[in-house]
Amino acid sequence: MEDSPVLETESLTKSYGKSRGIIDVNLSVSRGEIFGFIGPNGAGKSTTIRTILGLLFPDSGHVRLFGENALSSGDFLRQRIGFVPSELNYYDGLKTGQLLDYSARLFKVKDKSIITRFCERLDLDTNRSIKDLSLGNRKKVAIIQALLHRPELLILDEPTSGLDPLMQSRFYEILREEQERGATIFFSSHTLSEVERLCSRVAIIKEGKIIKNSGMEELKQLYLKRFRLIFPRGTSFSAEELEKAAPGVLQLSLNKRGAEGLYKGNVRDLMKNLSQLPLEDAVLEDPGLEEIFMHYYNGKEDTV
Ligand SMILES: Nc1ncnc2c1ncn2[C@@H]1O[C@H](COP(=O)(O)OP(=O)(O)OP(=O)(O)O)[C@@H](O)[C@H]1O
Repeated sequence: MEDSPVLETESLTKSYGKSRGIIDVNLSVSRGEIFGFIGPNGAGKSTTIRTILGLLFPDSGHVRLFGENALSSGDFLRQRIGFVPSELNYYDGLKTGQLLDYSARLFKVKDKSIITRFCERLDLDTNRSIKDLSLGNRKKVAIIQALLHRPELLILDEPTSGLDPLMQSRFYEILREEQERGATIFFSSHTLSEVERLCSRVAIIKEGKIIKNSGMEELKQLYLKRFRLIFPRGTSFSAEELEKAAPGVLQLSLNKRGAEGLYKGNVRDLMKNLSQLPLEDAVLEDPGLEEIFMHYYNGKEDTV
């Protein structure tokens, strides 16, 4: 079982009465990887996560955690998982330190100095009352709660929303350390730059369905290139001419001295086609995750 994925879903489907939740979601997260789960509001990230954790019961499909059927394995799995929910609801009558102490007891954490260490790193005051905490500070409490028992798997639903840039970067540092200690991390995010920086694999969800599921490098290199063309002085090309000369060009925009856009297809074909044009210069580069994401969202692509 050691080599089986730590987290796996198969055709996971969950609807809310007549409204769509998620449809046929297949995910596979290997031991030790940081896996990013992205999609806009309402795409189905939280529904997927809550179904994986057994907080929602699926209409159909399977969830395996550590190779076990999660839907019937129950509580003992929870000791091995740390979870940060997107919505935070706390009993407001406690102080931060008391709540973290309670969580540590619940998860049978022996060395409670870990609470102080994480609170110092994330700059969280343990004497403040939960009800007085800002959204960002509440998020820190949830992050520390998820980390206290050193879980093998961290499932984080938009963990950085509400954190300021300094705290976000401390949090990324912590995630990398968790990965080094052997933890597997699955997290949803709207912040594409953080997914790009941290994750080795990424899945994109759109309207309840996974539309892309691949390695980050593969996603960035194989399918799309960003290009910039400089025309010689006094020369210009129309969009139609360029599209005809280089089939596969997308999102073309023309400016005074040249053109730019995305290209989908074989890069060698693009270079061959461009070399037929009297260009002054041409630059090809890998697009950022944001562009890839926008391409999949704005375009008609709906396959993995
Ligand atoms: N309790 C609910 N009752 C009815 N519909 C729901 C419920 N929760 C979610 N949905 C619907 O399911 C779909 C997926 O929602 P979900 O919260 O999983 O998306 P999300 O990707 O997490 O969005 P966000 O980024 O805004 O958190 C949406 O169409 C949403 O309206």
